Amino acid sequence: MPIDPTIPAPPAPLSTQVQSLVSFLDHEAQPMIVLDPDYNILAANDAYRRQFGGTGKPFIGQKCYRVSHHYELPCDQAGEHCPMKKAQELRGPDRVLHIHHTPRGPEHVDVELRPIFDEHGAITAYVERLSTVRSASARPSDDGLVGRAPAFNQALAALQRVAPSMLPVLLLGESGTGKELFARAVHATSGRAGGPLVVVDCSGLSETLFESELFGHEKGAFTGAATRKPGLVETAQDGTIFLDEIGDVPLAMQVKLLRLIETGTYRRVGGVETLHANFRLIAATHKPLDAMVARGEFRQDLYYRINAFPIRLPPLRERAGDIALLADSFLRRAAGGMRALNIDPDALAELQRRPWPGNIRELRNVLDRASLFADDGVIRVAHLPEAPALPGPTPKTGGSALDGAPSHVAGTRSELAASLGISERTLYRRLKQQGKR
Ligand SMILES: Nc1ncnc2c1ncn2[C@@H]1O[C@H](COP(=O)(O)OP(=O)(O)OP(=O)(O)O)[C@@H](O)[C@H]1O
Repeated sequence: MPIDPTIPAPPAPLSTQVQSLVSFLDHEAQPMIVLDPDYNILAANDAYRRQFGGTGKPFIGQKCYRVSHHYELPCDQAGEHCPMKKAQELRGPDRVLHIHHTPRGPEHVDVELRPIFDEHGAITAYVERLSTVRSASARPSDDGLVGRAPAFNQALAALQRVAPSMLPVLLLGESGTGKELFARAVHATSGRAGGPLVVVDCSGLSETLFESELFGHEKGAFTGAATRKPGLVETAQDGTIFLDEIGDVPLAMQVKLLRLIETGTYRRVGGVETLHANFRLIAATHKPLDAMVARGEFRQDLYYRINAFPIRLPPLRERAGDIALLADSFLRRAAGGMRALNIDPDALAELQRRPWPGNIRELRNVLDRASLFADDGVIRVAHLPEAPALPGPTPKTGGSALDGAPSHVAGTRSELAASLGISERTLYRRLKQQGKR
């Protein structure tokens, strides 16, 4: 009978070695496949068949890059990191975060590949373990982090690596890039997910307030301290503390923070008892801490402590490829399950052109507003606020932009915050400081 080239050849019989490997892997809870050095999937365990095998298409005997990526070429030739290539070079395991096609649509998958050697030291097969990443979505989602652009994936891969450890994490990124959402995802992916996550906004706190908020105070410690109050460090016991805007911590408090991190102990204000803290630290800032250290505005020793694992969150302009995905997600959220909202291609193109100094928060606010005008459920260019006349530098949280802003900018506080590229929290605080609220 003539051979039909479109039908893949039946898989070759497995070697005894691979066969025993497969029966071993069948009892593993995590999805795993066995590959030959030529990218062919030789076998898959039960968990893989359950999670990834539901498309109805055969995968045994197929190339891994075709099944997982719908590519015609191995990942490294398609401009991606190929763990097989790397494992071959290293003669050891390699791990990478990829977006895979799955029966549920695109998903972030943490892929770990281990080479199997024969008695002569040659690689005969690879075992690939796949874990679906739950901290972010590669398709429109009703909540949490969404994204699939390379710059976002890089930050997500770092999150996946560090979350299970106890290392402090430093999130660096402009306002509205998702630092708080990332901090929540680190906590939720860590072994402390069952414990509390305590968010501390460092920017609004004076020195004395910072200390009593963080460490708590004894009864009578100062005027107004009518009762003993536990501090946030105590509230965060067995959980995570997120110090947002750590660059705003006053110098005198930085030394107390350092002592807390180094010794794991602290005292309530007005107290003598030494208390033991147990928390995981996540800090965030939009400020250049290294430059602040050079200027003597931030303690170097504290910087080294918190900077153990920095993650840079990309501004939206570096991940314009995610704008459609983010827009779909926010429109779902704006609709709140009531009616489907869509965006027309011109409006989407317009969103993709804008510079977004307020990043994802600004995009979200623009879409929330536009959704109120979209009577027929379709967002058009006319529903978007006017684009800024000149693409100026990213507005910073300095006083000058804000000084005139409340009287000149119409609209909601969230729109104003977005147009200034600062968080609503920061705006609220600054307006209050200026007596404009
Ligand atoms: N990857 C993302 N996917 C979906 N929503 C996001 C993402 N990143 C941020 N957001 C949304 O954008 C808004 C701003 O995010 P977030 O508050 O985490 O930013 P931030 O960097 O902490 O801002 P700031 O420094 O001003 O406090 C929130 O509404 C958040 O839900």
